[in-house]
Amino acid sequence: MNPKKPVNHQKEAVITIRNLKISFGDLHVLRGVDLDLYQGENLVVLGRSGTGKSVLIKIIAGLLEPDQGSVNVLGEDVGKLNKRELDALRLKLGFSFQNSALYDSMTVRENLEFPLIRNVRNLSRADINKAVEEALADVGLSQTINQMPSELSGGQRKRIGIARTLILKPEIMLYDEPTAGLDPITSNEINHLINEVQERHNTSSIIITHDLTCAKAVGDRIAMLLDGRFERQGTFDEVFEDSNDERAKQFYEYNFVN
Ligand SMILES: Nc1ncnc2c1ncn2[C@@H]1O[C@H](COP(=O)(O)OP(=O)(O)OP(=O)(O)O)[C@@H](O)[C@H]1O
Repeated sequence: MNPKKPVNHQKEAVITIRNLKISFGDLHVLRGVDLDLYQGENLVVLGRSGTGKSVLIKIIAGLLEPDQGSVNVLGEDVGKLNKRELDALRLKLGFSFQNSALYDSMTVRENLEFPLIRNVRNLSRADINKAVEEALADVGLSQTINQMPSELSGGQRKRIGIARTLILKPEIMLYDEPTAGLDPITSNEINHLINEVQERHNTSSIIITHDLTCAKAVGDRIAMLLDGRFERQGTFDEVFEDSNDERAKQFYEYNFVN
């Protein structure tokens, strides 16, 4: 599979992180993270288990307070926002988390309506129906509207989960392990969907993954978390194929990439 062409980084940053540090007791997880996410790009964050990828996402979303450093998201200094301002900012972030499971007792339609009804006031029934139909069409699953989650495949459930996130029209998408637990063909479909979302909605995305095939397929840029910092950043080829860094090489050799 060919890596994506790099996007033009002259664009503005939608997330800017500087010198971010967080420890839990003696465990120094993030030790001075600097990272930019540019408008319209897919940025893949790679790192071994326990390196702090989820912690980083939680700090970006204002769910966890860092010990030091600054996080600016869509022009807002996350550390300075009050609860109401944070809630408003979070509505512009779309979370596609591993554990953001669908509600089993609700149909696909009801699952998609749920975030809309909870977060957007004064929507008519016609507005809601239109938004649900558009979001389902976006992920290619219009025909599942009246089905229950238990009737869907793992890949379809993942797509519906992404549709449920897209329905609020986020400016930034945060995908946590989007291909975890999926077979290679279904993983490939999810990779395509991530790229389609980027193209169609012009979203900027952070994709956390261990799957190098996914990283290569969706990443305009790769940032590798090593020892609490992003020491290696660049295109897939820059990070891996031209690299003499033993730690990056080790990561590469234990992953299957096609
Ligand atoms: N609230 C917390 N209190 C104490 N320790 C924590 C807390 N949150 C995370 N940690 C620790 O910080 C480290 C990084 O956790 P994190 O979940 O970010 O890893 P990760 O890189 O996302 O790993 P994985 O790829 O396995 O999901 C882990 O050692 C974890 O136990």
